[in-house]
Order: sequence, then structure tokens, then C-alpha cells
Amino acid sequence: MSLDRSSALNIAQVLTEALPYIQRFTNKTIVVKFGGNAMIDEALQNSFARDVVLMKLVGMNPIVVHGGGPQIGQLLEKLNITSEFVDGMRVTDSATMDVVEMVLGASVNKHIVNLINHNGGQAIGITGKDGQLIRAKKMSVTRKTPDMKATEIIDIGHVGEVQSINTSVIEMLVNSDFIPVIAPIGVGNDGSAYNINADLVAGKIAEVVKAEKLMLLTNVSGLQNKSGSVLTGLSTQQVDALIEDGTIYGGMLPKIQCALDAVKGGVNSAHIVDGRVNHAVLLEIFTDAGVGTLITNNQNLT
Ligand SMILES: Nc1ncnc2c1ncn2[C@@H]1O[C@H](COP(=O)(O)OP(=O)(O)O)[C@@H](O)[C@H]1O
Ligand SMILES: CC(=O)N[C@@H](CCC(=O)OP(=O)(O)O)C(=O)O
Repeated sequence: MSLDRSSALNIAQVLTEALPYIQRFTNKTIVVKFGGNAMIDEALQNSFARDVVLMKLVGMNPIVVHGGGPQIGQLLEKLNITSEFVDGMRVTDSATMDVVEMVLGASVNKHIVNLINHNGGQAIGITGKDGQLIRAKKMSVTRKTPDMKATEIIDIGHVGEVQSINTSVIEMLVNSDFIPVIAPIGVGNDGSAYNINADLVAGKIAEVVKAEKLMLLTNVSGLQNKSGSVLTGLSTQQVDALIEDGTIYGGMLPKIQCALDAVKGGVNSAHIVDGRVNHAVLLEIFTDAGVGTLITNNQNLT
């Protein structure tokens, strides 16, 4: 590719502008959650993969955690298995769990690994079962009875919450210069598989590896208020109020919760970013242009 002088100068300028960011994040771990909804467009998948490869090449340590909710939904539909969600969690019976393992652990995971490798990176795909990376236990969900007088427990099947993360598996990969690509399947004490919301896995991993940043890529421009404006810099109390009045619901519930937990657990900042934007990851890391919702530990999170 031959460039004229002015285009070449532009590129040189962009690279020098990125220099302070590269210096700041060298050797830092950045956990990127690639949501199933942001994953639908092929061009966006490629731009995501290139961003991750570039991060690694300039000395950062990206760790990818992926979702795949819409992809699980498509296969369930083909198999005529109905699916429902409670508070953003898919009710998971045994047949659904088999589909979750097939989609997340096999097709989606290997697709992302292949994209990163094809773009010049070295990715290795694993689930939480590999090396017992994600130890999980059954998630218990409660809700108020219709008369609002008592609380009842709802059984949502093989849905898990993270109990512990075996960081040595991640360290081994990162220290050998591989990019870990992690599917959110956990393993219980008895060896059974658990379906875990990918945001919750990304948040927990960011916390235990002491990541500098947690980036959650999704299919909206960030956390929005009822009129659609993006909200940023919120306190825990403000978030609680938004959940209470129904502004935050469904898939945004685990996202915002894990962002708050990660930051309280020591991650410097958590970002809910619009994954429909080309090179969303690079824009967030290499520029000051605030994309999406930012949650930091300067917000007095209690
Ligand atoms: N306050 C809110 N702001 C933005 N999105 C919200 C909000 N409350 C609920 N949502 C829903 O959360 C969805 C994102 O969660 P989800 O579909 O699980 O995404 P992903 O697959 O990226 O994890 C949005 O598409 C939107 O429908
Ligand atoms: C318990 C639970 O809901 N698990 C999710 C796991 C995938 C996921 O989280 O995918 P996204 O990030 O694309 O939403 C599910 O079954 O859809």
C-alpha cells in the first residue's frame, strides 16, 4: 500500500497521539467482554479482533470474555426449546444447558479464537471447566410474592454464580503471550456445568486479576435514562434508584451490577461501551472521547 505524504503524516500524528495511552496501559490487564448482541455483525467482529491484537502487540494484556445469548436463542429456537429470562438470567434446564455448552463452549468460542488468530494474534479458547478456571455454585433468585408480603425463591435451573476463579490458568496463558478467550461456563463441586451470565464472569475475572479496566461491549450506547440519554458517573445509590423505578432492567441488570462490583473490588474503571461502533475498544483505550457509561472508584461507591 503506497500512501501520499499527507496521509502518511496523518498516520504518524495518530500514532504519536496514542503514545501516552500506550505508555499508560503497557503491562496492564484489560478485560473485554464481547456481548452476543455486539457480535452479530461480521465486520464488527473483525474490527473487534484487530483491536484486541493491537492491544497485545503494544504491550497490554487483553483477556476476552464472551457472551452469546442471541446465538443460544437461535439454536434453542431451531430445536423448538422455549426459553425465558428472570432478571436477565436465562432459565436453564438440562436440555438448555447442553445447548449453552455447545454454543458458548464450542461454536462462539472457537469463532472468536479463529478471528483473533486470523488477524495475527495468538488466542486460546477455554471454558470455565478447563483447569477448573471458573468454580461455580447454583444461583438462587428471590422475588416478592404477588401480595408483596413475603419473598419466594425461584428455581432457574443450572444457572450459576462465580464462586472462585483459578487465576493460575489465566496467568499461564498471559505469561506465554497468549490472549485468553473465555466462555462463561462454570463447574460445580460435583463436576456439573453451570450457565453463567458473561458479564458476571468478566467482572469477577477483572477483579481477581486486578485489571486496570473492565470493558463491557454491548448493543446500546451505554446505560440510558428513560429518554435515551447516556448516563455516566453514577453512584451506587443512583443505580439502585434506577433499578427500583424500572429504568434498568433485563440484560442491563447484571452488566451494571458487575461493573459496580468490579470497581468496588479494585478495578480502576468499568465501561459499558457501544459495541456496534467500529473499533469501539480502541476508541475507548486510545482516545479521551468518552464512549458509553463510565464507572470509577472516584464515585464513592458504598
Ligand atoms: N437503562 C438501560 N439502558 C440501556 N439498556 C438497557 C437499560 N435497561 C435495560 N436495557 C437492555 O439491556 C440490553 C443489554 O443487555 P443484553 O441484551 O444482555 O446485552 P449483551 O448481549 O451485550 O450482554 C439492551 O439492549 C437493553 O434492551
Ligand atoms: C445465565 C445466563 O443468562 N447466561 C447467558 C450466557 C450468555 C451471555 O451472557 O450472553 P450475552 O452476554 O450475549 O448476553 C445466556 O444463557 O444467555
